Amino acid sequence: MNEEILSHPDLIWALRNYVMDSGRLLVVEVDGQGLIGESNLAFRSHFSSFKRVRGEPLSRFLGGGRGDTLEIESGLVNRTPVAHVFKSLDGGETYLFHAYPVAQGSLLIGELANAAKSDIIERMGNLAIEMSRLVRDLRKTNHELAMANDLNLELARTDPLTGLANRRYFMERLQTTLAHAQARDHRLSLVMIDLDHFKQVNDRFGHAGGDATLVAFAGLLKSQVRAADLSGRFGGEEFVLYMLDADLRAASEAAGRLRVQMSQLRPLDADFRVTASFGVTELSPGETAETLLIRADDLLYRAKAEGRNRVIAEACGA
Ligand SMILES: Nc1nc2c(ncn2[C@@H]2O[C@H](COP(=O)(O)OP(=O)(O)OP(=O)(O)O)[C@@H](O)[C@H]2O)c(=O)[nH]1
Repeated sequence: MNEEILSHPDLIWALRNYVMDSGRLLVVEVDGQGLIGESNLAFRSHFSSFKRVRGEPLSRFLGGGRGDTLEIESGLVNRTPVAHVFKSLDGGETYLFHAYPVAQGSLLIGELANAAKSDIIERMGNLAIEMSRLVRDLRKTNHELAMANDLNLELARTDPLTGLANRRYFMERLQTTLAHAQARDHRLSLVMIDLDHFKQVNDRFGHAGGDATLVAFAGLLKSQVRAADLSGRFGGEEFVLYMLDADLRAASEAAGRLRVQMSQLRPLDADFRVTASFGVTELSPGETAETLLIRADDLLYRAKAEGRNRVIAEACGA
């Protein structure tokens, strides 16, 4: 019998229900004082000469095999079944009982001690198999559920087209990382990016061509970010990247690399290049995510206004 399985109170409860309807097994629950609570029909019929069963001391019905008083061993606190041989005091047969701990007392399951075939052992064997199957199924279901939850979480955080963080998740992570950086005096830089003349991409290559370009740029972004950084799609053809432990210069260099890589990429046609504009800024002490984003956005706007396909980097108050 698998003790790990049977030690669980719910499973002892299952065992109780499983054996209660047996015609051959005597099943009886006794409380800490040895008084009977529930009993099965087989037990009550066996002692049908007794007026009452419930509430009576078990010792009226059974006597210990080694003496006249019935003692349920303290070994039960170890939550292991204990086998006892009890005699039926009405002059009947001797029963072998297995005892299991329940909430306030014990569950006793007995069968004829000299039975040729042990019903209790057979039933418990079947139950053990059934229970390990249930536990296995339960573990499998739990695992599948955990995987489905992970997937849901992932979907809720991700932009479906590019697989980058979506705006909501990016903002959530930016707030946390920014607080972390402020508290520990770490540098943090932000890069806002917008693909240039994207409308023309759609006009020339259709929406699918536009999508393929967004995916291609997202691929470049992913290849650039370190574990502490996060890139996201803010919406449309607008992207964003924060870099922890990167000052303005490092972030501006990273943006420069991205710009060059993008301008060299030909995601749709060998003759058609797509470029991007970048606004880069660095977090200044005490500032919020909102002002940081606004500043990066203004710098991006300037990069567009000054001809696109360029990086404009500036610190606060520069
Ligand atoms: N294919 C595709 N197009 C998108 C998506 N989201 C937004 N767009 C298109 O992106 C284009 C953005 O155009 P605009 O905001 O005018 O800017 P632009 O043409 O990139 O020009 P500048 O930003 O000024 O360089 C619009 O045509 C949108 O329809 C998308 O998920 N897929």
